[in-house]
Formats: sequence, structure tokens, C-alpha cells
Amino acid sequence: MNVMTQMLLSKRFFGCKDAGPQQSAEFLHITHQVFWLLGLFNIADYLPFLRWFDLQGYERLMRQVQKQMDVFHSNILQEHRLEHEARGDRPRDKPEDFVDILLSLRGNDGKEHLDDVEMKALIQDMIAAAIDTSSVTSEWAMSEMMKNPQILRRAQEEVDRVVGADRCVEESDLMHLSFLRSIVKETFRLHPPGPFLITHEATKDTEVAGYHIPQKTQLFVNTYALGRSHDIWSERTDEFWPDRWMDNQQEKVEIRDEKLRIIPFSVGRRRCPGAPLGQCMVLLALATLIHAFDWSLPPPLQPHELSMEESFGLTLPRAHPLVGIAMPRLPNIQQAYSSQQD
Ligand code: HEM
Repeated sequence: MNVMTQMLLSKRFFGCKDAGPQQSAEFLHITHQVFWLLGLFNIADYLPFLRWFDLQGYERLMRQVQKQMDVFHSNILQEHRLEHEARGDRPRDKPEDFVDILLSLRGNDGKEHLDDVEMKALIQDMIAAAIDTSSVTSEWAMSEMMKNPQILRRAQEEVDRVVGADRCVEESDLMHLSFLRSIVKETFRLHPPGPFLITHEATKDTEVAGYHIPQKTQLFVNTYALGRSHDIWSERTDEFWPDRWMDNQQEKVEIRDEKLRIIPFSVGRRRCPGAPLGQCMVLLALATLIHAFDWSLPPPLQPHELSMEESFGLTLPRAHPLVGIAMPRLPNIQQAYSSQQD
């Protein structure tokens, strides 16, 4: 899922000049560590006086990761400032990215409105929220398709029908890929990237479904359990079955579930502001991967033997990275296999 990280780091979002495979792999590794650390049970959270002893060594590890992150963010800011300086008053020849906008914000004194720490925190927030969630979802969707080759074939047939064999997948194709959209929706049901969403705190005493929730209670929403509940999903509960979302005969399968049986992006005021972009990135990455390549598992591994073990953290990645063999299937489109696409 390095490609997705590269996509986000470069292009219009963070505009990293050197967002190559190595930089993206490095960054993805750091991001995975952040999410793993965020999801750990740290005894000092519950017995604060133990914090000074750092019994589990997590605080030391957090400081290390934080340093690596800081270098990464400093480079992003530095690259942008140098580019602004070099350009001077000349008009820009490419659209502004997220970091350009942060840098352009001015306070009353005409200086940069945000200091470096604030900008780095915002960049980190956006990158972390966007990358791990999207790459984890895509990896699970690919895993499910490789475990169920008939589903993969059906999804490929759909992409072939909509896109053809003479061009690459485009964003405008995504709304016509109902089966692929159902695959993503089913992936969210069984493998929600945020198994407990993000902790929320009750701002006042309240009551939910007959339960009294005192002010300041830390609340988790167990979306993992929602997706696997036999009360909610009476039919083929534990099976990856995208067709459950196809029977409404709608032209476009909406990934948002109106009945809130799956809430991968949460709901309400604090729901994910990047949901449309996240869905688009996941769909585009998957459609491109299955359109451009045939996929198989490394022999002698058979599809039914593929491990679906999870690693619990703030997000829910695979315990072992997915390894697949890709065979090109679009001989006429050189662009599909070039890393220089724009
Ligand atoms: C498959 C992709 C994604 C999933 C499943 C996802 C899911 C979530 C979830 C569950 C939350 C927590 C909501 C809550 O507090 O209850 C969240 C928050 C957030 N997400 Fe996403 N997200 C995805 C992609 C993105 C992308 C692409 C961006 C930005 C470009 C993004 C930006 C954010 C931000 C900034 C927050 C914090 C919002 C706040 O606290 O007010 N997300 N996301």
C-alpha cells in the first residue's frame, strides 16, 4: 500500500517533492508505529503515578517515533519554504497543496499565522488520519479478494466492462463500479479500520439506550462488534459476502449505510471530514490494481489458507502483510505500469 502513501504525500495534498517509494515506505512504517502505540494498553494511563517509571518502555518508544516524525515534517515545511522563496513573485505553475495553504495564512502582523509546531501537528493529524485508514482498508479488501478468487474475477469483469482495456481507471468511473463499492462496504463491515473509532469524552451527564453516562466518561464505540453481530447480520454473518449490499438494485451503491449498521467514518459532528476523499482513494487504488494486474498468492499457498489474523491497535491492520503476485493484464497501456503518472 506504499503506492497510496506516495499518492497522498506527493501530488496536491502535501506536495512532497521526493515522495518516492523509499520515502513512502519509511513514512508508512512510522505511521504504523504511531497507530500501534496509540492503541496499546499503557498501564500509566490508569495509574498515572507509574508514568515516571515507564514500565513498558512505551514512552521511550514514543519519543523515538516522535523524533523521526519531526524530521519528516521539518523536511516538508523546508521544501515548501524553499520553493516559495525560489518562486518569489512569479505566479505558481501548479495548484496549492495543503501545506502551501497553511504557510500562506497570515496573522494581523503580516507574519505566518501558525508556528512550526502547530503546522507540523496539523500535517501529522491529516497524514495520520488519511494514510493508515485508507491503506489498511485497501489491504483488507485485496486480502478478501485474493481469498475469494471468484469475487476478484467478478470485480475485474466489472472494471473491464466499465473502463475497457485501452485506458486507465479514472475517478469518474468509480460511481459505476457497484460491485467494487460493495466489496469496500463489506470490507468496512468485517475489517473496520477504526475498531473503536476514536475515544470521545462525555461533556455532561447523559443517558444512552437506558445507560447513565457520567460527565467526563471516556467512550468507545465498538464498530468491530457491530459488523460481526449475529443480531444485526442474521445472514452469512462471518462470511465476506459483498452481494448483501447489491440487492437494493440501486444504480450506485452508497458506502454510507443509512441504517448505521456500519459506521467506518463515525457519525455526528466529529465524523471523518476526509470520508469522500478516503472512499475515492480506496476505490481508485483497488480498481486500478485489479484492472492492471491479475493477482495470485505465492505458491504453494492456497486462497483458503490465507491468514486473516488481525493486529489490534487504534487501527486494525493485518497481523502479517499481504504478499501477492501481480501479472500485468493490460498490454496496450504502458501508462498503467509507469511510476511517472501524474
Ligand atoms: C478509508 C478511509 C478513512 C476512514 C475509514 C476514516 C475514519 C475516520 C474515523 C473513524 C475518524 C474518527 C471520527 C470520530 O472521532 O468519531 C476519523 C477522523 C478524522 N479523519 Fe478520517 N478516515 C479515512 C480517511 C481520511 C482522509 C483521507 C482524511 C484526510 C485527508 C481524513 C481526515 C480525518 C481527520 C482530520 C479526522 C479528525 C476529525 C476530528 O477530530 O474532528 N480521514 N476518520
